[in-house]
Amino acid sequence: MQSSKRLRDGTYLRNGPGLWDVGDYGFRHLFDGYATLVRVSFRDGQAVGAHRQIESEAYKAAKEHGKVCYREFSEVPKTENFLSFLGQMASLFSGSSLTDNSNTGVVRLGDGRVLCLTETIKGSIVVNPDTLETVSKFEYTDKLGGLIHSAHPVVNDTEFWTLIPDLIRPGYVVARMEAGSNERRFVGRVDCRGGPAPGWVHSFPVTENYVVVPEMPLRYCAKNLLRAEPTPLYKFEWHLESGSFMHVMCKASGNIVASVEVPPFVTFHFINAYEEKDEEGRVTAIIADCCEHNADTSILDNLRLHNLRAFAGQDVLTDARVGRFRIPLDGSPFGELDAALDPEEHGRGMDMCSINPAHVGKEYRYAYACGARRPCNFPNTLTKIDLLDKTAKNWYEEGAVPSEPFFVPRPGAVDEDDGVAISMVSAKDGSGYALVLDGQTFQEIARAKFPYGLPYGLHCCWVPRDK
Ligand SMILES: CC1=C(/C=C/C(C)=C/C=C/C(C)=C/C=C/C=C(C)/C=C/C=O)C(C)(C)CCC1
Ligand SMILES: [Fe+2]
Repeated sequence: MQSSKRLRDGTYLRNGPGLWDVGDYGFRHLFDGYATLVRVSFRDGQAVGAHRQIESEAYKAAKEHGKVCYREFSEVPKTENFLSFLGQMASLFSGSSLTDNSNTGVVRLGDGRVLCLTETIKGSIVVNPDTLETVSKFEYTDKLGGLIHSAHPVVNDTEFWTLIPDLIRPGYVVARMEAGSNERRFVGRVDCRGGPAPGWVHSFPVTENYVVVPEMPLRYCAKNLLRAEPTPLYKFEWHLESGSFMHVMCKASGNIVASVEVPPFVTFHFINAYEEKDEEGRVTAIIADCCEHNADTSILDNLRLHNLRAFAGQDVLTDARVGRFRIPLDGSPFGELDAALDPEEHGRGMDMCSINPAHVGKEYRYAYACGARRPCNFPNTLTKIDLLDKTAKNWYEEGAVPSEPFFVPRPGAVDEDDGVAISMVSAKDGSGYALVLDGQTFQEIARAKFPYGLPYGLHCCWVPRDK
């Protein structure tokens, strides 16, 4: 590894769908792939890499039987006859046919356990960050139930916040889990204002005192869960007429302190949220930022494998921006949603974001994400967003596909952007490398080549060596 600056010792872990073939059958959507975990461990200026499949029940069954056995994002097991179809329906309601393919996120819990996650609660899987071995299922010991949850809990050294959508009585349960525990505790409930089902909550943000619950018009759809063939919006439906809302819950009391109607939006990833205060220090509003797809669900279609393979180099990636919500706490019925900076700054591509973890829930200035250099059919740049100056710095290499730039602060850092952004890049020739960018200048500090190419991946975490 070539490096001019010493990197902090620790392990960068990345999760994501990495295997899209079962026997001679090929999956259709990026999100269907069986989870592949990648690690790059930095020690004394050297980098060592490895990758391994997560041994979910869904993956093991597919390997053993040579076919899809659980319901994935766009795939359902093929039924041979009417009786097995009835069996499938029954298992759907019990949740036993839902996938545990933990292919979305990876987080380090406050007690040091490393957890891989997806949209299903049963898809919470503990892994060993050194060997990448699948250790066990993460069993929640509480009685909160639910089959699905937000794939992105908000985690820090002391706690874990999660959202559990309620498809029967449309709403969301907000729950909190102490570090070191497996027991989520009920904090409060949000009733949906629109319908017929809750909006998809892939992620949500928190501030120091509040949990922000988004309700977007892209809503879960029980009917689509039952279908054998994928629908245009998979397990979801678009209900523009149902309205879009942002709810704010007090962390301490579980009370709803604001529930406002906002312009329609589509987001999978919230970037951060914080409390806006007046001169007397009173909280006047909540600011919540997200990667917003201009209220257009087409990104889901963009990410079908056929489209990713067919349109390389063509300008078909749909536009996205940093969407900034302002949710007033004075009882006003409406909130605002605007672009936080001119989307041209990042080529109108925006997703897969991270920030300095010390700023989660607090005022912040910088976000790291994937943007676009047009023409492209997939986000192809790494971008550092300055929300104060409303500018972006972009890293680009012709033909390369970088994944989420994960920000790791320098120990003892004072400046918010004092640290590095780590990404794994698939190069034009199919090879792959870990890339380390200076968090301030956004210039390359180091790259470590993998001896083989790696699939695209989604979300990351950092496991410091000293912990
Ligand atoms: C929601 C239900 C299910 C599973 C859903 C899954 C596995 C969703 C995965 C979503 C992901 C990985 C979203 C990532 C978004 C990334 C974007 C927009 C990136 C853009 C480009 O940069 C089932 C378990 C199938 C059934 C119950 C419902
Ligand atoms: Fe995600």
